[in-house]
Amino acid sequence: MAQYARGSAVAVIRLRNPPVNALSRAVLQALEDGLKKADADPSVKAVMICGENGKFSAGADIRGFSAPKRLGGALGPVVSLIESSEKPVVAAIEGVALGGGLEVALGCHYRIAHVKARMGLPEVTLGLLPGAEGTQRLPRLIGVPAALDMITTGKHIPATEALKLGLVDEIVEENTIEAAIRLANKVIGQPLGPRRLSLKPVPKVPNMEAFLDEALAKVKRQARGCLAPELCFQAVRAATQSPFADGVRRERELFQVLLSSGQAQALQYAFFAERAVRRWATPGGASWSSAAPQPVRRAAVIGLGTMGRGIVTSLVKANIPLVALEQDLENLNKGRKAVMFLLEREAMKMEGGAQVLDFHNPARLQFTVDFDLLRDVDLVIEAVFENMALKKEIFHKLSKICKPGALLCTNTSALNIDEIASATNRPQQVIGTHFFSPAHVMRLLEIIYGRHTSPTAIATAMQLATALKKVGVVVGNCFGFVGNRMMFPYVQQAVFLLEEGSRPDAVDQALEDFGFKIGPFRMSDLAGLDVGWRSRKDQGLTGPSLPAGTPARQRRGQRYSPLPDLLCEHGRFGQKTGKGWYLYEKAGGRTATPDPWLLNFLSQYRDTHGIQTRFIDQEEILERCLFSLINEGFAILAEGIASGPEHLDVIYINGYGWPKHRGGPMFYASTVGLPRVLAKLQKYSEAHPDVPGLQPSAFLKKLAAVGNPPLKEWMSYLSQQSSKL
Ligand SMILES: CCCCCCC/C=C/C(=O)SCCNC(=O)CCNC(=O)[C@H](O)C(C)(C)COP(=O)(O)OP(=O)(O)OC[C@H]1O[C@@H](n2cnc3c(N)ncnc32)[C@H](O)[C@@H]1OP(=O)(O)O
Repeated sequence: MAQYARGSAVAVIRLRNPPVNALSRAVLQALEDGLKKADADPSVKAVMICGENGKFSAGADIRGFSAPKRLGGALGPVVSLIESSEKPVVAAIEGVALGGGLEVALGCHYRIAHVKARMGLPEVTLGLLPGAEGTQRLPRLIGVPAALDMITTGKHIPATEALKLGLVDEIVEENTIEAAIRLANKVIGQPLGPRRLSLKPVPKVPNMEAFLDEALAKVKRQARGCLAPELCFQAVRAATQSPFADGVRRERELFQVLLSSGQAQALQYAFFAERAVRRWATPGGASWSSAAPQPVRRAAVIGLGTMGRGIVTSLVKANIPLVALEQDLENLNKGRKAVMFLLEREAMKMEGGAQVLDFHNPARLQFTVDFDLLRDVDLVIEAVFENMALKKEIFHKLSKICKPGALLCTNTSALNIDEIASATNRPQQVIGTHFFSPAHVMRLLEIIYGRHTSPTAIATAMQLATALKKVGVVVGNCFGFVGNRMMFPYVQQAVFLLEEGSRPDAVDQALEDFGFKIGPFRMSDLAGLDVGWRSRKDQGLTGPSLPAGTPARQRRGQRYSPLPDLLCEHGRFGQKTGKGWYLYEKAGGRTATPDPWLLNFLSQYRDTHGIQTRFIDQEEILERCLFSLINEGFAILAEGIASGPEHLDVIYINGYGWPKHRGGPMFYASTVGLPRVLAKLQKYSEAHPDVPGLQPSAFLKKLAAVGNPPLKEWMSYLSQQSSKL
């Protein structure tokens, strides 16, 4: 709703739709009614629009885009109505003015913002464009380069920047509403023509066409298959080429194209999925609604390797005082130097820089080799390398040293949380926190509860994720947890495809064309092939513990490819050694080129094992890699390791480079249709009966059999009928 009130000469229209004053049909109707009332009342000389509870508006109600009677069409006309008012209209922007909210403000004749307010047109991140005339008004107000940047990236800008750009007329530190009313009183009677953005020309840029061509090339490069950025660009370009009314028509056409694209649905699903995973629950009945986190006033990180350095940086950025511990002085000094380098770099990106981060202050960041300094910390994150014996030794020590309430977190990508917890006297306070590299950049934090982990521990880890500005996703304990467990069959298929005749660059290209930031072989070279090799040796799959006589391409009765092991035996660990699945310009180089040595090696390998080389098309590459990953996802859901498909999708989007405009693997499966996914898996598993990852999971079969229900209903089939699976 919007509340209309009349003060002296200024009528106040307050947008009201908690929590963020989203512009629903009802709000828009009330806004329109308020404007008409003000217009008809001769004692009203000006209007002020603001939002309830210190927030202007977060824009159109996103849920309305999928409603049968779609919201949206009504917004543009309301913005026009505001602009055409014969009485000055002032927007008082507090909190956020985003999307349609900012478009409403752009319809106003004056905009005044609180210094802490943020503004933006983030529609592009939802697969849309600012379809309420925003693509036509914003360039007229702040110029084409700045408008293009805001509209094609969707970034939120602070009020101070908005003032510099001319997006707002004034910023205030005190009461925005009172300041806006003062401004409204002041401008009564002044001509409104110059304040109507639709009447202004688009400011000229020298050599506009060349500028636009370059901007388009940049937008396309960054979009990687996502439609919205390019259509946003086209709408802004229309503003530079056509009168306002024609530009608005073009904007509407482009908006409709996006609205009906599957990408908008996927991105909006991703928006809500990210929020849904905050409401975590475990099969044991613990949940976000009843568990309270404990405060973390001081933390510790153990191990200053690649992961530890990123985690320390992340904690410093979150303003959490901490102790960073290494096993000896040599490693400590190496780690300290690397952390300082990361922090200096982060500080340069921030307003206030090193002073704000305060990392030279030992009270905030202390480096040590002394375990005793961990006595009074509230939370420890162990980030040593993946070795169960070492981790258990550390946790045993921690349970003796740390104060009773301290939360003990292990940064592991696959190891058993219960086994690590068994080394302590407080398994209820042990939890997995799987960070992704680089830990100060990547948004995902997989939070793994063990058999004994308490609800308080989970709530505290989730609170930590929020403090670190990460997306925490709570999952159960199994080998590889959710992310890596789904990744295993995907990578396995990629390697099998090489055995059968494909090439690393062909597989990578197919998956990068699908939208992945990086294909599996480039990723493996980046991460280092030795990491998986070590783990396979620990599992007895390769190396000296492999029993004599084990068939080269079989382990435990299943198909196995020794290709990655063979590459490691040749010293090809990826980028760090200058060669892996690709060749690099030097050790540590980043430019991957196909390596004739590898292609020759593959061909000899196929000859040795009597494998007939065949051509493998893009469709098979995608289906085998993606559907096997999705299939594992269904098994994970059936086992209760994750409480819904949204969890899997949020993990894949934020930790594994899955293209957000495809909504995550489980959402993608729902768009392909589960019967089709099932049929393909059945086909491939018949061709490769010794590959369990291709055998359709019982849950997938069940969902296909009950008629391919929508994703949000999947879990209900599990709880009702799991006994029959
Ligand atoms: C020809 C046709 C023309 C049509 C023209 C239409 C053009 C306009 C389009 C739009 O305006 S699209 C919307 C653009 N706005 C956004 O993308 C903003 C999205 N929201 C956010 O970024 C954040 O929510 C926030 C506003 C920065 C607040 O963040 P915070 O972390 O404080 O809270 P959240 O947990 O994110 O949100 C709280 C709660 O509110 C829900 N919500 C937020 N924004 C919207 C929205 N625009 N519509 C509906 N619901 C919204 C959010 O989902 C949370 O609720 P739960 O999911 O937890 O229940």
